[in-house]
Amino acid sequence: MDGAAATPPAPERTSPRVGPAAPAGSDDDVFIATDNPYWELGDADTSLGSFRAFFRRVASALPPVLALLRRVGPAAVVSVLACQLLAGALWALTLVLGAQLLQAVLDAQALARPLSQQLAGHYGTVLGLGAAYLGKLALDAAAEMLRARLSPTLIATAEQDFVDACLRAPLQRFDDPEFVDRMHRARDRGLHYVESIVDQVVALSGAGIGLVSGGLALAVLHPALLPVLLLCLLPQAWSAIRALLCVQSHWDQSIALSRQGWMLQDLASQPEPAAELRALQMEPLLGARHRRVSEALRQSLSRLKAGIARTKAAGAVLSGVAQGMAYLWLLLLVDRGSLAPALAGAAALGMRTSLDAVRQLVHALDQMMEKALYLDDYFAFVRHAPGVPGEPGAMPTAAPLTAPRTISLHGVSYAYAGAPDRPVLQDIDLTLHQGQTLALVGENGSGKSTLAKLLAGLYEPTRGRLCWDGIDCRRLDARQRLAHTLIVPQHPLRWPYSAEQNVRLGRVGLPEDAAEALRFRAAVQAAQADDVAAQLPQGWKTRLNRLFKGGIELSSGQWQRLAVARGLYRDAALTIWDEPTAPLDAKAEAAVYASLAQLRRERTVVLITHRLASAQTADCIHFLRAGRIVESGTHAELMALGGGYAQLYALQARLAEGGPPTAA
Ligand SMILES: Nc1ncnc2c1ncn2[C@@H]1O[C@H](COP(=O)(O)OP(=O)(O)OP(=O)(O)O)[C@@H](O)[C@H]1O
Repeated sequence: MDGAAATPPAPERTSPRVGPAAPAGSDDDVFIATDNPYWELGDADTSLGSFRAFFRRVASALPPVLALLRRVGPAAVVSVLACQLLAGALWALTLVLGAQLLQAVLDAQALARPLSQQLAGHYGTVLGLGAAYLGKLALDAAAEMLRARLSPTLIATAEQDFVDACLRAPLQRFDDPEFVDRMHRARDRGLHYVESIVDQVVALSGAGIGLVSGGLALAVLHPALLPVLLLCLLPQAWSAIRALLCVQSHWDQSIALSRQGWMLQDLASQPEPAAELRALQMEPLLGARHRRVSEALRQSLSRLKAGIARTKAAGAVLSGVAQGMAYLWLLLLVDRGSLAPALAGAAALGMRTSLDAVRQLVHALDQMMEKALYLDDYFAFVRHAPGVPGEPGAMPTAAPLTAPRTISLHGVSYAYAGAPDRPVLQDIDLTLHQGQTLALVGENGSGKSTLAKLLAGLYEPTRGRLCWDGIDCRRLDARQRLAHTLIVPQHPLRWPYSAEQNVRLGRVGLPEDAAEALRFRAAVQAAQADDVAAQLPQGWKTRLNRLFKGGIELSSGQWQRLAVARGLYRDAALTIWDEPTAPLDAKAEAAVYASLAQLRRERTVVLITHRLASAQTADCIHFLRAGRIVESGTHAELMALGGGYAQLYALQARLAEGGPPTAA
């Protein structure tokens, strides 16, 4: 129990909170008054409750552990077990031969014969004893070496399985807080504990085999010694498991508070919130909240430690009593003449080593049980990781998928995974022909970006159909569809690589030839990203990640120029631009729109913008409100309609001319 009690693992389960709640109306409310905050997520049914539920969970974690071990090195695992089994058998033999030899020595003393004379008939036993003991040592060393070789392979395999599982997950799973929580638990706790699986399994089997071999030796010496051994085992096992249940129960109750602590530590230590936090003068508030959370956790942990100390003390007393009784029993057997003194000596040694094995076994079981709870998080995530989107029912693609001539949406609705009852797009019908430009405009939150992601194939409609050339996209290969698509999202990823890689990642795998170099140059010039590179210390080779020495941070507009260049470099039949110029200065914006105008002649373009003047030349403009398309047509048609689009356009025009910023 030492490990669990000394350094209890950070928990991942949810249950009632402990600790003081913030007084209603206090400044602290800002940190806790949210519906379903992330620290309250988790499986409600994972509460251990009873010994039975606890063992059931441990038992369910074992098969995947063994399956992983079989995958990474079945021969090594079998070899370790074989070494341990043989070492255990040799240890039992050592005890029995030792007892025989001791008997010979005692007999020699009793008969007053020289020891050499008495041992003359036991040379075989002496040699056997030496060989058995050396053999055991050699096998222990071999098992240890095999274990050391197995561990790194296991860690690498487990990490790869985790990354593969994450990469396989369709985008919509990342909108489901439960999924994200499970993924983080698998990474932060499960993966961490996978590292120790080999140690635990080897320790467990080693201790188990040690106990069995000690028990066998005792049984050979005198069968009545076995129940005595069992008597010594029980108090230790009881106290260890009880202490472990205390640890788990503590974490069950303090998880919400622990997560609040982590969240506050993140806010205080991450670079992103640092500026705004200081600008809003929130440091004292944050510090005070963290102090309260820490204090509540400290109190809870103190109670836990005291409880564990009491349980361990009770276990130690009971175990001491049991051991005392065991040795008394041994003396009684000798006194009654049921056990020769030499055998009693060997039995005492056997009992000692068996008790050591029990201690090791309980410790290994304890570690295993403690970790099983977190390993379960890991294995459940990796095992149930979803497949590639569009895979079920995907058409056998004998021929590669060609670029679509028509993209159509029929009664499409979409609800995010985290809020399935709240569709953010409803009954969308639209058709987009090859070479057309379609603009999506509307107020904040009206669903433009979501619709763009559906068009790009990143999300599948929750209702209705999205078709390419009349074929329901669910029947098409998702990866092939994405190969014909480019989306420059509203908040593009700032890849922590070099400036050049930030552009070239737009289309990986292109041959490094003159055509590719031309493509790169054209993209970076059109996005005015070459200006960005020119200001960097190592030009295009400059690493854009402050976490590494020599790494550089860019401004939002500079990052955006790289993102636009990446989009232009990718080039695709369907190009989707989600507010591509929002953080750009006027010069860069003009350059980007000139490039888009060029693209419009050759590609199908979807443009999302709040700057309605930029949407004027689109073949069709869809005006969205609250997840529905409420107006559609050309700029002239929508202006003639005099609806929401016309009003917004008039307002923007008035602002541009320096008019009063009143709503239209
Ligand atoms: N990952 C998400 N999970 C749950 N809801 C989301 C998610 N992303 C967006 N939403 C919700 O979907 C609705 C539409 O969001 P979307 O980003 O598509 O709007 P938008 O029109 O692009 O807004 P903006 O003009 O502000 O960029 C919003 O109500 C938003 O709260």
